[in-house]
Amino acid sequence: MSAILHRYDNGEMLAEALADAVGARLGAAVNSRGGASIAVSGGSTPKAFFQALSKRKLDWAKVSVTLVDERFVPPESDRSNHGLVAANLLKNWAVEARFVPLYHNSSSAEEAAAKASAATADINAPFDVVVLGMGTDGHTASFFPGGTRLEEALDPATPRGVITMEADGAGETRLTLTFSSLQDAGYLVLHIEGDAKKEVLARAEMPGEEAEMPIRAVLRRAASPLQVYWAP
Ligand SMILES: O=C1O[C@H](COP(=O)(O)O)[C@@H](O)[C@H](O)[C@H]1O
Repeated sequence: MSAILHRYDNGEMLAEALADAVGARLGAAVNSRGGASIAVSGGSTPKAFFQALSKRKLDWAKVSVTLVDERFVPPESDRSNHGLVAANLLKNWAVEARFVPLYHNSSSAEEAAAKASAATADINAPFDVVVLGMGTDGHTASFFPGGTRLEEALDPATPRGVITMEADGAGETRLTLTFSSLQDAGYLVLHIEGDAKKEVLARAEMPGEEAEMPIRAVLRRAASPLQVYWAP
């Protein structure tokens, strides 16, 4: 079990601090390797962080940005993580970044996942930065309790790439990077806000099945300690 807690007085302070940490990681990767990569989450939590990160001055043209997970909906949908990232991150200095979407206009989510796997395989592995979110049901990425392909998604033997997921709490069919794609990130972050999610995390840190609270897979089996950014 491995997590490092970074706590802030409010979401705005958290967003700025996380943008500093992530911007520094991406800048260092650009300087040392000539390129950098980040996979980000959607949902309601990361908006302020995205806006802060977009203002960090670095050579964004050399940065690949993708999503940890996505709904099988087009970017115009207000449920689209692509849409959220386009509106809040891919602007200011970050407008130059190369965005690799998971959603593809395909006849099935399976076909879109295959296309997304091929597209994300173009990004150098491992990711320099992964920013995860978490739901109050203990899901992270689209690793939902009761998800149709949860076991496969969490299996370390499942290759890097994108698979589909359906679950009661998920709404639309999901597209999600697999655990093996995420667990070895150079900087692996969990961004959560509010007391309810802090309590969920405390429960996840207790003994229990990964399938009940899939965030446990990351807490227990990621290659590096999970950097938990939290504010009330
Ligand atoms: O379904 C999702 O939810 C989680 C958490 O979202 P939030 O609205 O509670 O911040 C998110 O990490 C994930 O990317 C998203 O698809």
